Amino acid sequence: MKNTDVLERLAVLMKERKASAPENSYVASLYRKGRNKIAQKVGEEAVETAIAAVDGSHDEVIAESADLIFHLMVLWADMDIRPEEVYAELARREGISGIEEKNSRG
Ligand SMILES: N=c1c2ncn([C@@H]3O[C@H](COP(=O)(O)OP(=O)(O)OP(=O)(O)O)[C@@H](O)[C@H]3O)c2ncn1[C@@H]1O[C@H](COP(=O)(O)O)[C@@H](O)[C@H]1O
Repeated sequence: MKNTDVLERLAVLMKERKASAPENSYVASLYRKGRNKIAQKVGEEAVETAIAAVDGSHDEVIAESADLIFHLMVLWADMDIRPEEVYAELARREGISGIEEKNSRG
């Protein structure tokens, strides 16, 4: 099993947490608090990742990055955005990357 499969498993779990909201679930508690709270957590974790990159260690950046990706995935699920939609946008950009740079060179 690849470690990246964890993203697929998390996406499935986040949908399940929307369908049934167990009292002791952190993900369900975020849905209950609402979109603004989830967005706030994404912002906080992004800032913590940036701070770790400047002041922290390799391991701290890894830990903060995991928090950031996790909370971003909660936000996607809350907005009914499928991870595949984000991956498709990244794939689309593979075809256009470098265009601006080439244009600026004339
Ligand atoms: N990957 C994670 C994960 N990463 C971080 N966290 C939680 O994110 C929270 C972030 O902590 P903070 O200190 O930033 O926030 P806080 O103090 O809890 O609350 P705030 O007041 O800041 O909102 C912690 O409670 C962590 O436990 C996670 N909680 C769950 N998961 C995954 O989600 C799955 C489902 O979790 P439940 O929904 O809880 O069953 C788990 O099995 C894990 O795989």
